[in-house]
Amino acid sequence: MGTARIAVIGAGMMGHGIAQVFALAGHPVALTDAHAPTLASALSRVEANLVDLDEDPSAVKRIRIVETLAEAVRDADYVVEAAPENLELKRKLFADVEAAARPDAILASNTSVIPITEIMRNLKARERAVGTHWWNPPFLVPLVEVIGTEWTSEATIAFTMDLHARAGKTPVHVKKDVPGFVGNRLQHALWREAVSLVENGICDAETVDTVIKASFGRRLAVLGPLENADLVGTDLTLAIHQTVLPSIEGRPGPSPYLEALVKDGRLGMKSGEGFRRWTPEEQAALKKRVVDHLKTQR
Ligand SMILES: NC(=O)c1ccc[n+]([C@@H]2O[C@H](COP(=O)([O-])OP(=O)(O)OC[C@H]3O[C@@H](n4cnc5c(N)ncnc54)[C@H](O)[C@@H]3O)[C@@H](O)[C@H]2O)c1
Repeated sequence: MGTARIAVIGAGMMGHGIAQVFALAGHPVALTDAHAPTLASALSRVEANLVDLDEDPSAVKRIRIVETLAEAVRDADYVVEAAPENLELKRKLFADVEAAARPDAILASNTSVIPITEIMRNLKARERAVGTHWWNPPFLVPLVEVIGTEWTSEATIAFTMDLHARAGKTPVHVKKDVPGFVGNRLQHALWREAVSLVENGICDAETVDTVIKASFGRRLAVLGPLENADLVGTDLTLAIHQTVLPSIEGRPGPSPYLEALVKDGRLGMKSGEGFRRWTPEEQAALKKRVVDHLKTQR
């Protein structure tokens, strides 16, 4: 495969970064957004990222800003949608994409957790529809989950895996289309227990985060849980599970503690307080710490 004509729908947090990754890999990219100011600022945001990362800033020239969805997707080989996480909106967008795109173009959604089957069910040609779940920031976190539905063709999966591998990403194939795919299921299994520990007075929120960051969080980037289970032995893992799992949070819905935070307007950094209080300086320091860390991991 040489270069592919890429169309990216949505130029927000994820979309501009996805466009950047494909442009840097040498592909011509058409980028569109329904919100004019977001579209107008997209190229300068990409350029600033490239400069910050010491990448070639001229890659931004491969991104073409396009005002309408129909024009963006018309000659595309590959279309990826990064619009807000709303099922009805995504269904409508893909109906519009299918009406305007070539019949052989591959169509991908970057939804965080919505099953691809639900988004793509009304398409006429469902064999070319796929999920591609990137992580924020898209140019610093390597993983892209490539999710097939019961209709997705092997050729669609193969093309999408290859496209992302060649762009320097780490694509993985998720074989069944379940809510949250793999990454967010694992992540939110941990978050459920984190909330529960605070809810039940076992420790405070800061302690939860300290425990993770100062212990297994240190190893996680180089040692996955199943590698770790093999490392310590499946027999020890079984013994631990027999003692610990019965007391771990197993509630099927969100925690009432979390629901109360939201109801009280304690929405996290955007309201100054969530599980903890955050000054503007503390918020900026945390965001910088994350980006600096991800840069060292590149
Ligand atoms: N932010 C994350 O960490 C993250 C990570 C992985 C996946 N995602 C998923 O990626 C998608 C986009 O998330 P985001 O964080 O970039 O959101 P965002 O709000 O930053 O960007 C979405 C963009 O879509 C635009 N948009 C809205 N309606 C549109 C339409 N009809 N046509 C074209 N553009 C339209 C908006 O103007 C906005 O600029 C969501 O499905 C989200 O769940 C987000």
